[in-house]
Amino acid sequence: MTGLVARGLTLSLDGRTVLHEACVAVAPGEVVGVIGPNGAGKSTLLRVLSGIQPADAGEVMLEGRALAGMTPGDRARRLSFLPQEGEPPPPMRIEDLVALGRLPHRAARDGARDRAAVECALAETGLLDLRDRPASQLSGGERARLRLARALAVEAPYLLADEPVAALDPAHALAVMASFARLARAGMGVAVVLHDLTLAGRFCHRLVLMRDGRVVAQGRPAEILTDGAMRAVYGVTVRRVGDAVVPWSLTDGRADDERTGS
Ligand SMILES: Nc1ncnc2c1ncn2[C@@H]1O[C@H](COP(=O)(O)OP(=O)(O)OP(=O)(O)O)[C@@H](O)[C@H]1O
Repeated sequence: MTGLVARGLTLSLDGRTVLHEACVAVAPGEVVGVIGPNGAGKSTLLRVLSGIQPADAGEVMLEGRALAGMTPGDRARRLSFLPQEGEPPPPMRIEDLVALGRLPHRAARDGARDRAAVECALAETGLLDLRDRPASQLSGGERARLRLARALAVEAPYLLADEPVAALDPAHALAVMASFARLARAGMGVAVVLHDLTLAGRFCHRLVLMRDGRVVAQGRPAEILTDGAMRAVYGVTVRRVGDAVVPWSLTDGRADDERTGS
């Protein structure tokens, strides 16, 4: 079977069940958005899909092979994982840090391909002009783009990105989401955790909606980003502005606009 396919993922941490029989799939050529409230289990799901965190039950298959049976190197070449948080970067040049994304390919070293992959990753994340700067001097959003660039430099056929745009300004957030859409058109499978429902609705082919460790719905954005589902899962009402879905107020009224009373 093609794609990244997970069935029945269940995991307890510290005596609490944080994933309950989660089933998800990411096909080549699609961007799958993983959404849901804080603590819903999105990061945990991505960690299990990446193979970093073993599940207590269930399986993850990558193009028909059990992820658990792959060597770490094999996995790293096929699946690039961008965790939600990273260590503060060392005082190395940005370009050199991005080049570390090529480490999984070191056995089949190809200097030209490595340089092209790094160049492409720097371009996709808007870091070309900053390539010679020490990474330790970067702002929060620039660091987030650096971490994404390193994940993209792997050129794995699947990318799992946990909140890659949370720290980005609107222009860079749009650029990163457009990159994901472009990479998917070129055949990559992308799973991306997002809190921005507008970006999720606009750039994802499918959405996986989580709550309390469960996948409560999955489907096309128009099927998932409904007022009823957003009320039930997030406790917010939404408004549609053109094609965009915008969280508007808390269902209990606490976020009514104090300037206008609406
Ligand atoms: N090591 C751990 N031990 C115990 N509980 C944990 C551990 N790691 C995560 N959890 C719990 O698992 C649940 C899911 O956490 P997770 O980080 O996957 O949520 P999330 O949906 O990514 O949230 P957020 O949107 O806040 O990033 C949370 O209730 C969290 O407190």
